[in-house]
Amino acid sequence: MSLVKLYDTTLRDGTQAEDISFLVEDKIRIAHKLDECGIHYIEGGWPGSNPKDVAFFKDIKKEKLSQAKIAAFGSTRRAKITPDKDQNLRTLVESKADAATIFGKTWDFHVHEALRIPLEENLELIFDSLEFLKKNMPEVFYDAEHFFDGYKSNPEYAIKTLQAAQQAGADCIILCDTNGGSMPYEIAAIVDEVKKTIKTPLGIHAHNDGECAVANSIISVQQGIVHVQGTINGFGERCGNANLCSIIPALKAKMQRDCISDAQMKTLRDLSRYVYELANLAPNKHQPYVGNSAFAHKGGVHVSAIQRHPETYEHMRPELVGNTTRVLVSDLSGRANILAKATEFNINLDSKDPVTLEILEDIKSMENRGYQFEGAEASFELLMKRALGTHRKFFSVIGFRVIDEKRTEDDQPISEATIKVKVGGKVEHTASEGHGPVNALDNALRKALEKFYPKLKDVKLHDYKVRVLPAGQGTASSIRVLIESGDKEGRWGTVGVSSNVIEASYQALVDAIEFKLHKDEETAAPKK
Ligand SMILES: CC(=O)SCCNC(=O)CCNC(=O)[C@H](O)C(C)(C)COP(=O)(O)OP(=O)(O)OC[C@H]1O[C@@H](n2cnc3c(N)ncnc32)[C@H](O)[C@@H]1OP(=O)(O)O
Ligand SMILES: CC(=O)C(=O)O
Repeated sequence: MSLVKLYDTTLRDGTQAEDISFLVEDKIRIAHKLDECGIHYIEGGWPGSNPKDVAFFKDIKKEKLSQAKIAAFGSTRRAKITPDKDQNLRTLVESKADAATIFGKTWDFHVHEALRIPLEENLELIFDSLEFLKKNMPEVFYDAEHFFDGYKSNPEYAIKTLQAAQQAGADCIILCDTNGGSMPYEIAAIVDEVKKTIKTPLGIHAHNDGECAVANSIISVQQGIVHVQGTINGFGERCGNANLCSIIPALKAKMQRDCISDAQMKTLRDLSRYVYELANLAPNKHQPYVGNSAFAHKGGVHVSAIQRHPETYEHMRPELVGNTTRVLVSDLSGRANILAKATEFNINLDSKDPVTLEILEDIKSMENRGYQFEGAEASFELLMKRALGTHRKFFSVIGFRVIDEKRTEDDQPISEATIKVKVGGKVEHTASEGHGPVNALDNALRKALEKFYPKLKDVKLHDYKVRVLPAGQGTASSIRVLIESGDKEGRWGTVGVSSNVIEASYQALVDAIEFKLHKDEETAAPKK
């Protein structure tokens, strides 16, 4: 298995994505994670661009990485000045990074339009910028920007630009699909042609505008490319860069190519989520390999088959990338979904047990009324417990009232909730204000119950979603509320449905609290 070197540009091209920005501290933390995952090169930023990127290269020097090399990014020199006078090239050297990567123009159209210099002069820019860096940096990479578009427009000139980089001694020449519109068959044919004249090791840097960045990277490796650039989760300019979270398992599990270790690949899902977290974005649950839904089975036929053999509906073992098989419960479920879910919750069910059919009937009828359990596994577990008679009622709500009062036209409304609960024969009556009626009700319910169950203080509400169910009744429509709650140990989802948004929210809130109380009691119970 020959080695494919992985070059991550999440901290540079990833931050060129709309909505993505990292503090220097975030970049350092991500660099550590990439290093632990075995990524060979980490492009930290463009030090000639902004002080934050200069600070990154200064700070990362103080950190101990186990194996990754840090690369600093920039462009070929500006026209009319020598490389040693070019501020951008000087900052690359001053960054003291392990490698420098510069991009240069390969497409004649770009030389004419963006640089506005003669074609010959661009070849000089490439040659002497790389020659200068080779004298001053341990390793030098050349990103041939727009290479594939350039080759399609003027193959002779595009190859001449690579020859200039080769003559200057670049350690690797990276063919870039900068506009991201090339197709895999074009990439394969062009890489084949390049290999006839260029002997320097080749790399690929693909963008995803035609949704082919991963495919284009993979086909390039198939054609002999040994260095792959990409980003975690495919973050990047416009539609993003090639997604390393998909490329790595494809290389290792499908092409038997060496890049990171098996143990490191098991951290891929964690790495993906870590980067989402620091980017302050919700993970894409449908992301191949590492997303929550990547190995989630919903159709009854699928669930039944994967239980007999997972490969019937899984293209690889999810554990290889740190993911897990999940079974979803919905009105497309059969008995197999219910049994699989019961096993997940350590509940013993038999496919012939009438309770299994009862749960199935309940789910189908509830889904008909608008309930959905895919994001509400805690509500589903409580439903099973109720059917089995193992549900414990920790409290009952005697009643509640929610008031929204707008005192003047210009004032924000004030929301207040009062609630009466009964716990073990004791009645508690509390009131609370909130940012809106649901928050007021949530506050009042917790305030009443925390006295009896202090651990409820740990529960946080992470997400609250309201969906109007499509019955065409306008403001009288039914509403589904999905809540995600969490404590220090984990997160759980609950659901409520009603034509009254407060009632739907109340159902989901009560389930969230009941689930927490059940969970804590089960954790505390001695193991049999
Ligand atoms: C394909 C890629 O993703 S490349 C990376 C793109 N990333 C970024 O642009 C993010 C960081 N960029 C920046 O902070 C700024 O653009 C800077 C600091 C690098 C440059 O800023 P400015 O000097 O104001 O230039 P500006 O942003 O307008 O870019 C255009 C200039 O770059 C020059 N340029 C573009 N590509 C190259 C190149 N490969 N080699 C040399 N010069 C280049 C253009 O000729 C133009 O120069 P001119 O203004 O003298 O005519
Ligand atoms: C170098 C680079 O980021 C590109 O060509 O897309």
